[in-house]
Amino acid sequence: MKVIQTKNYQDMSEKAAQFILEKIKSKPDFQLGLATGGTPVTTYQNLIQDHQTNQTSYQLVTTFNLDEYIGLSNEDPNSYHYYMNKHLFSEIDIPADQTFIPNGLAEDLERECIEYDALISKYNGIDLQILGLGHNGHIGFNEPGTPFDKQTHIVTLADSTVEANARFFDSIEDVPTQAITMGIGSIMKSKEILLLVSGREKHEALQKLLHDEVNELFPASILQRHKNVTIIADEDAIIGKDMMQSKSAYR
Ligand SMILES: O=P(O)(O)OC[C@H]1O[C@](O)(CO)[C@@H](O)[C@@H]1O
Repeated sequence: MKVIQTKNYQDMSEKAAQFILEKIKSKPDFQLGLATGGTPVTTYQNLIQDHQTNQTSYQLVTTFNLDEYIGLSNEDPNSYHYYMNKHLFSEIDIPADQTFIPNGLAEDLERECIEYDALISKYNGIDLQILGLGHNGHIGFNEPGTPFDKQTHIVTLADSTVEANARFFDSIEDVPTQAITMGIGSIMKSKEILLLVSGREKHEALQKLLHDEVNELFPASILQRHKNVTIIADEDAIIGKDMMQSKSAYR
């Protein structure tokens, strides 16, 4: 795994956007895996800024999101459909029918999972998957204990994840307790992975990812076994300095 240390969250976001842009420029029909959460928001802002300044085109790019809550409509401000439209899709020239996110309102959710994996395969897999890191080591919504060979599936969120994500909702009771997520098996099939980590509060998780033995109780540890992972992390996350992180909330 290659680790790139940046000064701060802003710098991490700029470097991440540059990293993604280089890939898209070298392969315009790029299959890009996207993440949500607070971490990639400014990376997406940088992509938008580049699109406005340099007219980088997304006409041939296809995107696949990692996950979606079960039970939220696409118009719900806390759904990941809404998040992606707000933070990226509405501001670049990507055709709507080339952006894929699991449907958390599907009548048959099991079938939705199978079809999501089939769709990714139909597009010959993901060229670059962007990931954030949960405090408990989750990637996507793969909580501790998830078998590494799982493909896209339905999960019940860990209490700690519900608590961590409650900051985006009016109250913790409003946070859905279930989601559809690409599994570790699906994520590991990506040709390349870019993990973004920011803030003192992620220091312990990043240390475990880098140094613990690979184990299902810390899902992100599996990344040690992927052949092409780049981690862009800020100083706070790498060194674990005792200071407040300066990460922007996404709404
Ligand atoms: O970037 P954040 O908000 O710290 O979240 C980390 C991870 O947790 C999730 O938000 C899920 O809880 C992922 O989507 C994200 O990658």
